[in-house]
Amino acid sequence: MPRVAKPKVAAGTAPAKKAAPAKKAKKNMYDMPEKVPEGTVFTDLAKGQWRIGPSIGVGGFGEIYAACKVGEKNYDAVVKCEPHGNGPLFVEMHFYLRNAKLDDIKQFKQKNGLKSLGMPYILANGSVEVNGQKHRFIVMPRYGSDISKFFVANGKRLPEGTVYRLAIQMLDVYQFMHGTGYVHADLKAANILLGLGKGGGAQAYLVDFGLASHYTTGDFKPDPKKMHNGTIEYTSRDAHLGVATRRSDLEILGYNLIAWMGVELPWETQKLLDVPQKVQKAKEAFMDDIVGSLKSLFPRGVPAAIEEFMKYVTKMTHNQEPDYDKCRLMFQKALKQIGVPNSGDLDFKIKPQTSSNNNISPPGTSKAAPAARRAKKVESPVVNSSIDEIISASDEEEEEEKRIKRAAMKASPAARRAAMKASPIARKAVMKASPAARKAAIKTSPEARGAAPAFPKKRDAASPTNQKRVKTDPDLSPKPRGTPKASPKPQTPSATTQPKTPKPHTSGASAKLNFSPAISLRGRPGGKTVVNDDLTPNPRSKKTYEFNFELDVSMDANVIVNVKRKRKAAKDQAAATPESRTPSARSIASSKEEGGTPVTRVNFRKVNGHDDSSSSPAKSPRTPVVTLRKYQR
Ligand SMILES: Nc1ncnc2c1ncn2[C@@H]1O[C@H](COP(=O)(O)OP(=O)(O)OP(=O)(O)O)[C@@H](O)[C@H]1O
Repeated sequence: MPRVAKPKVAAGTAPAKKAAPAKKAKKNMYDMPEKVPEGTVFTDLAKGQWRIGPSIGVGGFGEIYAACKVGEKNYDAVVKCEPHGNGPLFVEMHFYLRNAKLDDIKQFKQKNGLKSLGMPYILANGSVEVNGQKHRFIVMPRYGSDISKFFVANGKRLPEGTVYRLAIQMLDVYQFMHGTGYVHADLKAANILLGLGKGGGAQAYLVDFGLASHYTTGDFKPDPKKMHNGTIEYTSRDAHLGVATRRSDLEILGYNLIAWMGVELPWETQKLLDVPQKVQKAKEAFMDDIVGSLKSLFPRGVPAAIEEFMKYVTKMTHNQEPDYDKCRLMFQKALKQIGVPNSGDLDFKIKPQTSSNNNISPPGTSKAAPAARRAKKVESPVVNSSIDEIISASDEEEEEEKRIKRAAMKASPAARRAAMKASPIARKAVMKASPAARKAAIKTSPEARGAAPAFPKKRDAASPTNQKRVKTDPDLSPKPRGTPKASPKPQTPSATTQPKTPKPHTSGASAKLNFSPAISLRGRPGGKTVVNDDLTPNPRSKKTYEFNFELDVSMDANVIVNVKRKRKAAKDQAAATPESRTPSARSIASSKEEGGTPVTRVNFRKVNGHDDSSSSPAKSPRTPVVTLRKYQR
């Protein structure tokens, strides 16, 4: 659980005095624990002895150590140790002692037919003096990696199937925990650890019970002392009001699921995290129009299970017991639909083309993304590509580049710059970069942005482990939501949920977005997949059109993208007019030139080789990993 640590005394200035009692933790301030040297032996209350091993985790609290029972060889336990004055470890310890007994966990598993349950338990606890400061420690089983590491390594997303499996597993833990009268209140990737050992990779464990508290079954009474508790990104609307409820846990899970699917939550996009009240308001608006909000976040199609789950959460009353079976079923259904078994090791590798890595609904489950579904039909099932594959431009691309350059030379300097910026070569340079550099370039360079689709920007690089728990001055808090409603509020359009459409790079010309009615993707012999964009059939004159589409390329596939116009004798008005400076405007212009026939072609070719001869068609099989979707506002 993230907390605010008291500043440590600078090394060398005032060494920790022997026998000085740990200072009482002030509100929101916790003492950092003293470093425990490897080999130290802690004796617990039952006189069990634990040898401290290497540090295995650093959190807001300090460090967590591998530990081994004295006399044994395996470091298969961990010791979490904090100054006595720190409240959260006290809370966590008592929660474990009262509510997470191994027998209870076993019984729950039996009753519910579960092979495993991601509920940790306590092995031992005690007090110890470290550098003269009294510390409390708990000993727990040792688990594996926390899933935030995979989330970050994957560019802030997890495979769709894994998101659903985690949802099911966390609902199991919630059901157990809620059965004891407590809520967790701080679920997030950094607090979910994989199991260790044989079969461990199939089960995720929810840790960090430092914010566990009794949930309310009575009236809804906001508590200024507890307002905004949790991790600000994910904490629930009830938690913003200081009320512990079971629906709150579900809401927190929901925000995490959304984030794990690879999209940024609106309050992150809008950089509101420093002001809990603003986050709270944004969440209220988000949940008040959950369907619209999710549509904005997943322009290519809202994953049906996420929508169903979030809708369910919005309809719950504050003291309602969640229908865990119903919720699990939502995700079990979704798993079936995407053909991911709910067994075996949890998979954290983002694969080429499943709906998972494209944030679209599983086929047949969403009203949205018909183009994506069509696209999926022509994909071949297996793609074996490497992240290191090299991207290069084809001849046509270079030719178009030259032509655009020529046209641009006739235009104004501003138009010239814009045309050059939007040129395929500029884009190619971006594509040639490493995936990370590519992302950075797309984030930062206007030309890349011009070529990029208009959808909410990716998350920034803040590590989930930096996510802070926030407490604020209660006086600033907005009014309580009052007794929760059974039906959603009237929908209020919220600025917080609307993705911003970047303006085209035209000077003074206001672009009107006009989405093509249909985009089809079909395979073609010769190793190419051609996407025909049936662009606005009858373009209106004197209007600027922009067509946005999103090209989804999985992490380990590289492709050539050609936006191609048919050759023609007519002059290149398109590139020479201010309205034609964006790639999309060029595409539209090409439509106009063909008298309304949909002629813009986008060719994708996957580059297979590890050499640079990627423009060879022989090395360009079809590109099943590439999907083209219409961007929807
Ligand atoms: N039982 C465990 N086995 C292995 N690693 C663990 C275990 N418990 C915790 N960790 C590691 O330590 C990190 C911090 O643990 P935890 O969240 O319980 O402590 P915290 O003091 O609340 O930390 P933070 O303030 O960062 O949330 C986890 O993200 C994980 O990497």
